[in-house]
Amino acid sequence: MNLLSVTGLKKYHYSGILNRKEIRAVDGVDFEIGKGKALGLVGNSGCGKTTVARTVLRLTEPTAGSILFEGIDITGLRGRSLKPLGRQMQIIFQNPESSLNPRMRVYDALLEPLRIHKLCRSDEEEQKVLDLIETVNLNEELLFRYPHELSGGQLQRVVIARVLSLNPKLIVADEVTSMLDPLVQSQILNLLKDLQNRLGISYLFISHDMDVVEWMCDDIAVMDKGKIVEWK
Ligand SMILES: Nc1ncnc2c1ncn2[C@@H]1O[C@H](COP(=O)(O)OP(=O)(O)OP(=O)(O)O)[C@@H](O)[C@H]1O
Repeated sequence: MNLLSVTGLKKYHYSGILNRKEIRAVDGVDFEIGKGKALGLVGNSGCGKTTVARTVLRLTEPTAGSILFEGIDITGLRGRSLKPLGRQMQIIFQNPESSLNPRMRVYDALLEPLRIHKLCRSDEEEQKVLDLIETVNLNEELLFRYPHELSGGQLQRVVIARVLSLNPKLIVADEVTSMLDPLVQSQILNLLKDLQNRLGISYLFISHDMDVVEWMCDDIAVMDKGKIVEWK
């Protein structure tokens, strides 16, 4: 069974009051992601990549189509019934700073999801935070720094560690390396690949950069004007 199966996915937006204009951000998209596999989504700006991601994560309502996660139809889930799913599907964005509270030290940023989701006993918290920071290959002395005291690559690793604390099955990576310089970019990609191999995490990997997607992904879907126009 696939981890994620998306069929006939559409997301239309409407603008204007008198002349109601229809924007077909996603216009009939089908794809599957197997367990531990990475699907790349590429295409020009505005072709609908982020809308696919947001719809799959149920951050926005699809206009039509179905989304199956581990064989369960999640298209119609609302409110509280989406909660357990929220942990299993996580998203990482281009700008790691936007995902971190500037007034929270790294240690507390890693502790927060563990506490919110009651993922470990209080006497296990410290060890769990140390394990997380080690998993993303960061030195534990960074735990007591604030986000503005870290580099872009270090910040992205902290965001990845925070996401990993929830044991996700699927990570949506939206342009995660596009703000980093090439060396740091390859280090982050290596880390994500390593997590895929070690933990069996699946990725929906969105990028403008074909080289990155080719290196990272098992399958690549090319989007144009809301549709998948080519598979690689
Ligand atoms: N909330 C919205 N209301 C109206 N139109 C929207 C909305 N969100 C996205 N769109 C439009 O839908 C289309 C697809 O946008 P989307 O952000 O998914 O593209 P993208 O491929 O991710 O682009 P980029 O690579 O620039 O991030 C664009 O034309 C965009 O303007």
